[in-house]
Amino acid sequence: MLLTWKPPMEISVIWVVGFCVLMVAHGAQASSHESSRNLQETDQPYRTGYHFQPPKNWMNDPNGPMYYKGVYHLFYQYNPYGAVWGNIVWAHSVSYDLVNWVHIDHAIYPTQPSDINGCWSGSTTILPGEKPAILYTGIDTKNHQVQNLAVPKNLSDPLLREWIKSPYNPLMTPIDGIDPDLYRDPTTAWQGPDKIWRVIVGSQIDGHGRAILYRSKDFVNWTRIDSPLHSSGKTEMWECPDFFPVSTRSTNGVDTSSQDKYTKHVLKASFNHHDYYILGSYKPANDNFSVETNFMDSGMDLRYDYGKFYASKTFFDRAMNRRILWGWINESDSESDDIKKGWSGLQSIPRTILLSKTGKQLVQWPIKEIEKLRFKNLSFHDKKLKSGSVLEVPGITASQADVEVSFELPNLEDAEILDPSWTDPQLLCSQKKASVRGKLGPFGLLAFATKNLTEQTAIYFRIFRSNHNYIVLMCSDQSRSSVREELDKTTYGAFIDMDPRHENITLRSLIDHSIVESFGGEGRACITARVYPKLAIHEQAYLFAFNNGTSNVKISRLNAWSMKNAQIVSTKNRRKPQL
Ligand SMILES: OC[C@H]1O[C@@](CO)(OC[C@@]2(OC[C@@]3(O[C@H]4O[C@H](CO)[C@@H](O)[C@H](O)[C@H]4O)O[C@H](CO)[C@@H](O)[C@@H]3O)O[C@H](CO)[C@@H](O)[C@@H]2O)[C@@H](O)[C@@H]1O
Repeated sequence: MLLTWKPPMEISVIWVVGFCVLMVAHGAQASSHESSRNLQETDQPYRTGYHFQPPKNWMNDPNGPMYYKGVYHLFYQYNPYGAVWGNIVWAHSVSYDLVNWVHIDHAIYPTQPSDINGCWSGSTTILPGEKPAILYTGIDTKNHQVQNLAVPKNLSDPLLREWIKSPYNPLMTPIDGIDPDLYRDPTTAWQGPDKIWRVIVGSQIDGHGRAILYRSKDFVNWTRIDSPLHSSGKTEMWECPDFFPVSTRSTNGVDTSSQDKYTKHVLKASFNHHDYYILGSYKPANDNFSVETNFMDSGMDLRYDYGKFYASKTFFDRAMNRRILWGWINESDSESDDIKKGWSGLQSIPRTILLSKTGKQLVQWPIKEIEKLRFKNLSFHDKKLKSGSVLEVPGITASQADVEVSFELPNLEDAEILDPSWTDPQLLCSQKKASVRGKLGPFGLLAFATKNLTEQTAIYFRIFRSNHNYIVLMCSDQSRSSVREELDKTTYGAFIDMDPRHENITLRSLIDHSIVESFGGEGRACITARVYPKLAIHEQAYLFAFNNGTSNVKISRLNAWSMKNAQIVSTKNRRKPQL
């Protein structure tokens, strides 16, 4: 039973002792008193077990993730005083493995005229000689957005607990036509072969989303370049841009300053509540970014996630040669629900991100470290999922689970014809919800389901035929996720770039009390949903596979695991900045 389940003694002890040794060695004390898990009681059915959360209060964007001297760092936008947005500081947590975390003192909080009204999003850059530097947006005395620098006080502290702000702050200001309300979120900087640093800042100028480009020789004096790195007339304010290379020939990640004939560049911008990206080729000599497609310009609407996922940020993990993506997953309940819960906001499970084999899009997959939380496996293969059937996946904690399933389609010719007007996958999913019978599909998983299916969150596929091609639609239908009425239950959808004639259709779902992160087609389409079941909580939650199409499908294999709690603890007497 999940409520009483505790991780095996040896795992908690090894991890907490390991981290305490590190913390004590560096003059800090860990305490589980403030453990976020203490809140996971019957009145807190939506608190997660293995997603990153502070013990309480509001959290939004992930900031400045990095790896330094054997320790992963995550900073995040945080309100120390409540469960709604405001009083924003950079909270700071550290980890050995990106799964188990210790919350330590806030890294950056308002102290200077250049950030006295808030320390907003930004990024870290590792400067030569292993010296991390943070560029972040400060809200100054006039409530203008400006860009500031902070560096660690003590580089020999792997926890980097104290940060000193540059006396030269602000380093970049909203002049020459920049709107001081639309100028924020500096990226990780990158160095060209000429040793000059570049950074972009998100903005909107003349109604167009824009990445303002700056250059610097010393990371302190920054010059604005007349031409932006990129801008787009079909978008408005770009929040939290990210710009990084991906390899065209390897699954390894690439350092942000690297670039050669085997790399493409990704530009991500956050707008319209989603994280969109485009691919292109970047030449540092003239800072030219020539794009393959533009934002909102073609049928190719490339997004990191087609559900809830915003203000994301990547970093290059040198230790494991991979690029990792974090994203903020906000709530779908009301502000008054958040105040009652005492918290708001999750971070996604960190995902590795790389270019797909076709080179046309990115693919994402949960970091492999998360698999160490798996226990109690249920596995079967080659099971017919008859038309109209529902099959329980028994024996696991269905409210805190990791499921991988692969579907084989013996009767592809049964696929419905795709109407050419069906170009919007989200609209199509909301018209063809899980309860709407089709031919090949809907088939997939029912998460957070009550035994009688009154409550259910359906993650499923439908297959269509268009001329001689097959189209795979992936949906996440929250319309029956809770008998509570006052929730946002939007249905999400994405097309997956795959040919079901040549490969099975796979789905992996990470289920954690109020979140389902789903990866379709080996990570080619991701959909994250927040749900708040009233009945399907803790041991009353069940997991099913289902097929509501008229054609049979086969589960070629299914693997499901219960997931242990991650150890997420706080240091004793975490300092609360005086505002
Ligand atoms: O913390 C500041 C940093 O966060 C970013 C990106 O997330 O700016 C967020 C912003 O608004 C926060 C706010 O919500 C509004 O914006 C969200 C995301 O853009 C929307 O999803 C939401 O619907 C909007 O209401 O969050 C609170 C509750 O949702 C609400 O009170 C806030 O307005 O912060 C700015 C100040 O509010 C606003 O201009 C931004 O949109 C990043 O850009 C900042 O560095």
